[in-house]
Amino acid sequence: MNYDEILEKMLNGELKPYQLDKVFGSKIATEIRRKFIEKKVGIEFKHISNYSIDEEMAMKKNIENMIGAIQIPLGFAGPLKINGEYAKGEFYIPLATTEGALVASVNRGCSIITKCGGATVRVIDDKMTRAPCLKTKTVVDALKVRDWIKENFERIKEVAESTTRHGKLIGIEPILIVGRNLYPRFVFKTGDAMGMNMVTIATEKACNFIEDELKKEGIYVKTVAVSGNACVDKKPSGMNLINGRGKSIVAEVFLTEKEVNKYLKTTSQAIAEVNRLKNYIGSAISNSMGFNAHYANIIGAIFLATGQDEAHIVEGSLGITMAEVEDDGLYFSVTLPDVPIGTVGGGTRVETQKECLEMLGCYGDNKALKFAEIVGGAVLAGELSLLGALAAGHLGKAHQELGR
Ligand SMILES: CC(C)(COP(=O)([O-])OP(=O)([O-])OC[C@H]1O[C@@H](n2cnc3c(N)ncnc32)[C@H](O)[C@@H]1OP(=O)([O-])[O-])[C@@H](O)C(=O)NCCC(=O)NCCSC(=O)C[C@@](C)(O)CC(=O)[O-]
Ligand SMILES: NC(=O)C1=CN([C@@H]2O[C@H](COP(=O)(O)OP(=O)(O)OC[C@H]3O[C@@H](n4cnc5c(N)ncnc54)[C@H](OP(=O)(O)O)[C@@H]3O)[C@@H](O)[C@H]2O)C=CC1
Repeated sequence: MNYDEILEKMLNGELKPYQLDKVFGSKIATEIRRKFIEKKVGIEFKHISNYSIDEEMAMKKNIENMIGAIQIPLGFAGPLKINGEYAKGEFYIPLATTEGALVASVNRGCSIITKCGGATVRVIDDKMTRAPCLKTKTVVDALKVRDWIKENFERIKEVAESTTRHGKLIGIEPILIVGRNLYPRFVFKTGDAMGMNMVTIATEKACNFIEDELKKEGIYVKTVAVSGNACVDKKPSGMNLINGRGKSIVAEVFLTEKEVNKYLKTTSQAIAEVNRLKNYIGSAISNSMGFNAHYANIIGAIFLATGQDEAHIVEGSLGITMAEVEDDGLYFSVTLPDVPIGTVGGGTRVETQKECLEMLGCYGDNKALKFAEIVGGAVLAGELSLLGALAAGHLGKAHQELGR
């Protein structure tokens, strides 16, 4: 069969686009699918077809129905000095974005923080969660199941951990009850992986075990869904803001008043006021869960560059910025309770994303906590720069010059 015959079969529905890989291999299958879409929409894809990533590898674990790749401009900010527990020294931060002025802003933050002694960063918590929805017949049964789960934690742990070498079940809490349904939140350590596949597979096995064991005791329990939304994965959530998810990170810096005046062209007082009236009051009156200016900007640009799951940007957007006037200057910090990231697995293995992790010395085993500290430092840099620009009245001007 030549390309035209294959395309003909696809166009008349005899051959499905996702069936091509088994026959032709993913490189050729990708090309044929692209031609199929080109025919369908009447456009030639000169750019989507231009890339270096390996189709075979991508099609195994990262994408289905591949037709090519998109390109996002990649810039860098830095050096950024980080005084972390795991990240120590100066780092160049890869940022993938199409928003003019963003890289300049993070770069300015990095430059200021580095001149002022560096960012102190700590990972204050580290876990990944999955909360299924379990249905019983009555609230009385739901309470029995809750007690059973608590009493049999060690047995459930053994079953869950049988599916993974790195995943460790460290708790099941809270166990929420609504009517006759339970939402036990399974909490795992996931090593250097972000962990969502890992914890989903482990939780599914644990749920089957709970169902089977309770059946022996005459109690009906059914897993309605392995994700019951109390995890909370890929949605903005008060639960995650309070209890944390992924890496919970704090980054802070002290600036003297002279440094604030010189580098940010404003005062500590003005930055603290913007932070209070914008990030706290403005967020409160709009019922926002992001008591910050733009964590999502920096999280998004780093996530895209380094192969994190882009849907988790919504979680990384949560958090609280502090700006407090000190005797001689400014205490400035960012607290990010919910940053799901990994340095193995998921999109980290895609060639361009892997290179960006390597730029940070963060690809592979034993690197996730170091990477988390660098992410925290970069968010601190972006947030400091934007609040400074707002306090100085420079935001419109910056975007006029760099973004239009
Ligand atoms: C634009 C600046 C940085 C100018 O800031 P400046 O202080 O006038 O610039 P400067 O020429 O004096 O240079 C200062 C530093 O900025 C950096 N810098 C300066 N220019 C460049 C450039 N072209 N490329 C790379 N880096 C640049 C560079 O680091 C330089 O220091 P050095 O390294 O030379 O010692 C500043 O005005 C700024 O940061 N503005 C804020 C822009 C910003 O943060 N935008 C974020 C997106 S806004 C948004 O999406 C969210 C929003 C706002 O809606 C959220 C909300 O509701 O708040
Ligand atoms: N399934 C779901 O519901 C969801 C899936 N996702 C997707 O899940 C993917 C991420 O899942 P995730 O589980 O992180 O990744 P992967 O599914 O890619 O699994 C990570 C793998 O790395 C192995 N591994 C090797 N070295 C290490 C190490 N040092 N630390 C931890 N694991 C190691 C693990 O083995 P072992 O398990 O044996 O330890 C595991 O097989 C992303 O593609 C994301 O988009 C996102 C949200 C929900």
